[in-house]
Amino acid sequence: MAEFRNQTISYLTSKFREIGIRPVSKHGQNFLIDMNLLDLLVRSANIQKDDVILEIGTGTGTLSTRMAAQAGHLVTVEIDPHMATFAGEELDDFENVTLLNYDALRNKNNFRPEMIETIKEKMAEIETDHFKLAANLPYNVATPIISNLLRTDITPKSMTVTIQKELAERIVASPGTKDYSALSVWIQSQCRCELVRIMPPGVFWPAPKVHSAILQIEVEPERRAAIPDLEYFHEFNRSLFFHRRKFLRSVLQSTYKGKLDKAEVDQVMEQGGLNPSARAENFTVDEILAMCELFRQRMQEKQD
Ligand SMILES: C[S@@+](CC[C@H](N)C(=O)[O-])C[C@H]1O[C@@H](n2cnc3c(N)ncnc32)[C@H](O)[C@@H]1O
Repeated sequence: MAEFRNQTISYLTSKFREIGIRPVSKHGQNFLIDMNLLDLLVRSANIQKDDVILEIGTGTGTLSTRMAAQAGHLVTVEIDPHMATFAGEELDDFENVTLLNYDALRNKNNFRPEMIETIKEKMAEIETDHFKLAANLPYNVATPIISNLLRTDITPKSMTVTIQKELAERIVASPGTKDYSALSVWIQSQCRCELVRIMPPGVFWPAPKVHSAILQIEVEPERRAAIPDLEYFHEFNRSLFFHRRKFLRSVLQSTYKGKLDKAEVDQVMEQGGLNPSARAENFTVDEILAMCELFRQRMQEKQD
């Protein structure tokens, strides 16, 4: 097996001192210093030679080198120019790495288009349709990254990520629990999720205030394909949980305000056998998918 540089506190502090920089907390710069956990993340991602891997948050490049050694191609994105220079030196010897130095997100709802284009180009170059996200994500943008990747036209096979424990728990939450949210439903409607490992703050430098987790998200293509209109479902689901304590009838009335009158909303609810005084958080993922489909079809009938 190839020898890789270990990322220890003394290595990081001396390197940062040499360059004259400090970890920037607004960019979520907490570096994984437990190499066993870094290897667990790589193993969980099950990286193959026909995979294009997207890493958001190159940092020092420690995780990147390990992934590049196994991948067909690694596209790694880093917002901080100091970090990109640092990582660039580490990754210089790899011909299958594209290091991009910019913000991976154009805004909260969209990725930077050039990044998506680069991934598509690399997939075409190595003639594969296998694309995976594997990263120790910057915590402040982990939700839009995971959620939006399921809204692009390059569906990932899987997403293997280190994120805040709280976020991981929200993603895997079951109906009726306080963590069950639009995000849980959106991800679970098309993916199988597994909490691989909970990690204490001390496995990072500098240590964050919270616990973290490695989450493995496997996209299930048949389930994804069974959703007739992903964007419609995304918006419906978000609107359903927007006032999560409100009764379903009132939530649906405000969702369809100006599009369906109250009697029409009641009709669709009756058709689906939906209890008007239930709350979004009581419905399973499949029930929410079915509910969305009833309303989508009703809207389509109205437009025809
Ligand atoms: C948690 S660190 C991970 C570093 C490294 N991969 C590791 O495992 O130790 C997150 C990295 O993401 C970078 N970053 C933060 N926001 C970003 C964004 N919007 N786009 C790209 N990189 C970002 C930070 O500068 C930081 O280097």
